[in-house]
Amino acid sequence: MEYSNGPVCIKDLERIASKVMPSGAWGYYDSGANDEQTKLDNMTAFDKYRLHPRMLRDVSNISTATTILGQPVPTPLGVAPCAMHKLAHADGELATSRAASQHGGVMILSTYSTTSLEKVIAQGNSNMQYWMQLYVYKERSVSEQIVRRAERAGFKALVLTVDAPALGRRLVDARNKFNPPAHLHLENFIDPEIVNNPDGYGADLSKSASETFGATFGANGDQSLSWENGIAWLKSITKLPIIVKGILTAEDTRLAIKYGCAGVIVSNHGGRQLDGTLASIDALPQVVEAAGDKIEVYMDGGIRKGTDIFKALALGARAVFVARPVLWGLAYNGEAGAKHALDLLQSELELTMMLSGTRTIGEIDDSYILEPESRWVQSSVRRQQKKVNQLRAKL
Ligand SMILES: Cc1cc2nc3c(=O)[nH]c(=O)nc-3n(C[C@H](O)[C@H](O)[C@H](O)COP(=O)(O)O)c2cc1C
Ligand SMILES: CC(C)CC(=O)C(=O)O
Repeated sequence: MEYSNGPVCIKDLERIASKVMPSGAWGYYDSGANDEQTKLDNMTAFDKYRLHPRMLRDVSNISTATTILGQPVPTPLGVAPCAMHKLAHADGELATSRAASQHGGVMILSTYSTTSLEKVIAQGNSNMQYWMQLYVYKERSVSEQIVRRAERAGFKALVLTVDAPALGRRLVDARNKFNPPAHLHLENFIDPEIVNNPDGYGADLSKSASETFGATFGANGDQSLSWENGIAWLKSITKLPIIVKGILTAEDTRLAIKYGCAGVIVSNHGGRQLDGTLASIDALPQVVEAAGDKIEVYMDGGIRKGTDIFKALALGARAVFVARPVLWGLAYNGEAGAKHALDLLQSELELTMMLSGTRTIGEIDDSYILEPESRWVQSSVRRQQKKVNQLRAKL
């Protein structure tokens, strides 16, 4: 467990990023949809859950090693898919991938990366698993080409994002009239096999046909997507495990099992899509319960501290993913900054484990956490007891 020099917590990185990034790009990274209720809830909801630590255990050896999709990884902390890392730093996803490889775990690459998937995975090593995030387009052949390239390049799973049939209404971006700078390219669409209008997908953002980036995204996505025509189709064209990202209910978890998915990511897209949903951490327990031991459950949204990771694991997540903290690290100092963000969270997780008397990820369960209800019950039982004692004393 080591803390390197530099900003001492993720909030510090956020402050720095907000100062060094151009306002349009900062707004795009930071914004949630509409009133940003869900974006804020994602973070504050963690506070309701209190830790229930155990003492006097031998915590001289802490290990965060675990398995994900049956493969060993050194940590349950991974990088969530985010579009356009080059908005934060010229080295973009290459820097993130190098930072993540030094750290180990899972990196999910966005289809909307500003570096091609082949170049990103080439930075990896045996401590890393790369998963490819997908959207399904009306022109299915475009999605299929990305799947084929991800398979060839060695990606271990496909992550289908299902909470974005259209882009959420982000008021900050609307006010800023945000469009990515024209010198950036969505490199996954620079593909000779995507013959039909790659620039319509943002291969060259300076030639993007639509007025705004959001409109380009909305125009291409298949809004008729369903479990039947989406998941079943994807399964018919690939043998890679399919993970559905953006699940918030037990009902959809059961459907993910029914349609043969390998896992679900409990996520509300960082509060950027439907405003007013449950915070991810609050939606997690019902998904974990519905999943049983049939599929793996991961979560993202609002993780800013090691205690947040611990709480998500205690509530049953197999792994967690962070988006904005890594982007802030990138904006602060490229590869070293992204690594710094991951190092901070990893060190804080190890410290939380030590201070709560857990030595392995397998030991972290819901006995280490008090959910809001049980805290209420406990304090109200204590209050009642006090009243009874006072009455007794008067008798
Ligand atoms: C700038 C930005 C871009 C994102 N791009 C994508 C994307 O391309 N695909 C996707 O599935 N999710 C995307 N997300 C959502 C994240 O994967 C993730 O669900 C969410 O941001 C996690 O919350 P956090 O930012 O609080 O860690 C993006 C999020 C941000 C902040
Ligand atoms: C290109 C966008 C669809 C990326 C995204 O998911 C987001 O901005 O939240």
